[in-house]
Amino acid sequence: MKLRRSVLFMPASNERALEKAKTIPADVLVFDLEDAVAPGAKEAARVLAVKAANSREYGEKEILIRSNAPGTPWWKEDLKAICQSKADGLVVPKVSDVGDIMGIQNSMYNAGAPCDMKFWAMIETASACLNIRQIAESGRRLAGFMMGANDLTLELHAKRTHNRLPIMTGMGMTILAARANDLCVLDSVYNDFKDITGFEAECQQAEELGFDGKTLIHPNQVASANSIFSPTQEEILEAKALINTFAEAQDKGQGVATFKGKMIEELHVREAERLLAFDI
Ligand SMILES: CC(C)(COP(=O)(O)OP(=O)(O)OC[C@H]1O[C@@H](n2cnc3c(N)ncnc32)[C@H](O)[C@@H]1OP(=O)(O)O)[C@@H](O)C(=O)NCCC(=O)NCCSC(=O)C[C@H](O)C(=O)O
Ligand SMILES: [Mg+2]
Repeated sequence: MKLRRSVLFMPASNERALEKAKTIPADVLVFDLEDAVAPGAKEAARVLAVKAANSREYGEKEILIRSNAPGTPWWKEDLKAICQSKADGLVVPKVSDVGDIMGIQNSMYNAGAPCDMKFWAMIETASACLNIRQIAESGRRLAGFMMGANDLTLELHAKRTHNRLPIMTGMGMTILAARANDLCVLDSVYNDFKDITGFEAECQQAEELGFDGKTLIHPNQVASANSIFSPTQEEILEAKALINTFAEAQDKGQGVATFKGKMIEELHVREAERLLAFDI
C-alpha cells in the first residue's frame, strides 16, 4: 500500500528547501512551480525542480512536480520538462472539467510522458466541484485529487473557518467521486504553520472524513500528519481481534457477531483489513 499521509509542498525556486526535503520524513514531496514561485523565477524553478527530481537523492519518497495551470504562459514548457523528468507524477492546478482532463492526458502523451506517469488534479474551483463525478471517471492517467482550499475559498467568496463548513460540500463531493473511482484523495494545506494544535485538529477532521492524507507547507507539520493518518497500535490490535472474533462466528455458521458489545458483520472485517494494510 502506497502511503500518502504527508504530502509536503515547497517552492521549486527555494534551493534550501529542496535540499532540506531530503531528510524530512514526508511520504510525498511536491516541487511547486505555481503559486509559490514568482513570475520572474518560473524558468529557473523549472530547471531546479527537474534537477532535484532526476537526482534520485530523495530515497523512497514519491516525487511530484506541480506545473502552472493549463493556458498560462508556462504550461507547455512545464509539461514538457516534467513529462521528460524522472518525477513520479505531475500535479495540475485549476482543473475544472473533463475537457481539461482530456487536454492534460493528450499533452502528456505528446510530451513523451512514460506510460505509467500519472497526474493529480487540484480541486480548487467551483466548476471542478460541480463536475467532479465526470472528472473522476474520465482520466486513465488520473491518480487522485488534492483539495485546494485557498483557491476554493476565494472563488466561493467564503470565509476560512475552523470547521471548514463553507467548503465542506466541495470536500464531500470530491471524496465521494474519488472513492467511487478508486482514486486517492488528499486534504488541503493548513496555512497557519506555527499553530500545530489547529493543524492537528484539521488532520483529525480530514482523517474522519476519509481523506488519505494531507498536503503540507512546512516541515513541522509532517510528524503530526504521519501519526494522525496512521492507525495507533491499539487500533491495530483491535482490528486483529475483530477479525478473529468474526472468523470464530463464521466457523459456527453465523454471519453476525458481537465484538466489544457491538454488532459486527463482514463489512467490519473489510474495514479492519484496510486498517491492517498500514501495519508495516
Ligand atoms: C511558509 C514558508 C514561506 C515559511 O518559510 P520559512 O520562514 O523559511 O520557515 P522556517 O524558517 O520556519 O523554516 C525552517 C526550516 O525549514 C525549511 N523549510 C521551510 N518550509 C519548507 C518546505 N515547505 N519544504 C522544505 N523545507 C522547508 C526552511 O528552509 C528552514 O530550513 P533551515 O534553513 O535548515 O532552517 C515556507 O514554509 C514555504 O515556502 N512553504 C511552502 C509554500 C508552498 O509551497 N506553497 C504552495 C503550495 S500550497 C498551495 O498552493 C495551496 C493550494 O493551491 C490552495 O489553493 O489551497
Ligand atoms: Mg491553489
